Amino acid sequence: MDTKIALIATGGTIAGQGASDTDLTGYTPGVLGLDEILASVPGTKPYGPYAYTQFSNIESSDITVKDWIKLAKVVQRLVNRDDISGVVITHGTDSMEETAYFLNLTVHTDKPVVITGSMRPAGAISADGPINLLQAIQVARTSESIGKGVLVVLNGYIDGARDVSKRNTTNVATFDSPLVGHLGIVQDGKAYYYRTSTRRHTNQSIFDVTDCEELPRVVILTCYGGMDDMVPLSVVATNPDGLILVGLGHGTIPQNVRQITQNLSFPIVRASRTGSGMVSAVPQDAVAGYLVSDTLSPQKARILLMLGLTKTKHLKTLQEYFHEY
Ligand SMILES: NC(=O)C[C@H](N)C(=O)O
Repeated sequence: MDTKIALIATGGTIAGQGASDTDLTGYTPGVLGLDEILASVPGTKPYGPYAYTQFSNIESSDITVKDWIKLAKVVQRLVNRDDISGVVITHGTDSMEETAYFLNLTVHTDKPVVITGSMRPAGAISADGPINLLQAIQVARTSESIGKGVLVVLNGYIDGARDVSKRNTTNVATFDSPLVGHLGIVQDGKAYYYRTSTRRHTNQSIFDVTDCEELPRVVILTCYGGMDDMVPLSVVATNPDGLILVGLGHGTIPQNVRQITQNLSFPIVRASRTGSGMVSAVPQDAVAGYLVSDTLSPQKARILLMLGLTKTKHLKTLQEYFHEY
């Protein structure tokens, strides 16, 4: 049977439009439909025909937990089909790393699932959307991409969903995986891999949102020098299901914040605002009842805790998830 790639459009700058071709920041994201984006990249034609889904057309900072659940279900339905060999999702870059990690943990498949976007709107001078879309399709069509987990493809690089993060506000070379490096490159229409993710994903993940409409409410609180009591008191008063407490350096929590947040009725995971490196357990964590984020960024630790809480409230098991995923 001839198989095809399923294309899913969600919005972002790749579907954005500015008033002129030099407008690189003041444009409107999420304007063009998937058909219009594809029409501007004739090079994608030989890799077709495709299955098309216009999932949404939003700026990715507006994505919600409900959207993630719905998107995971759409992707799962597509990869379950025998005539679909892989999925390519167009997405805004601002929250791309979160969507990628969410799908990495909730879609069960070995088929390539590739997310791409752009830093410059369609029609802008040197727009990067067309080449990124073409290369994402080429990665999804490469057999070596099977079983690699959800992949992010931009600017000629392939990154794994767990470790990738957006590192620059406007530059086209914004995505990188500071701890592990890029997994590979796209060249001459093919994906070349030099690394793989060592953490559980897709087919090895125990997380499943098939029967979920919502997820436990996990919030993020970032600490800073000179933080007063008001912010942590306000956050704790909202009684979340879990908290990612973002500390300084190795996830260090200021004394006053520690006093307000220790041994509460919901799990608290210490993470770091540094952007790279591991937060490992220290003796005071046992006293305060804190878990640690391993090397996950605060925003990805939030996703893992939301999903972890659908399985258990047992702190030891939740901690194990942070060392496994
Ligand atoms: N480059 C982009 O896609 C940024 C845009 N604000 C978005 O994330 O939707």
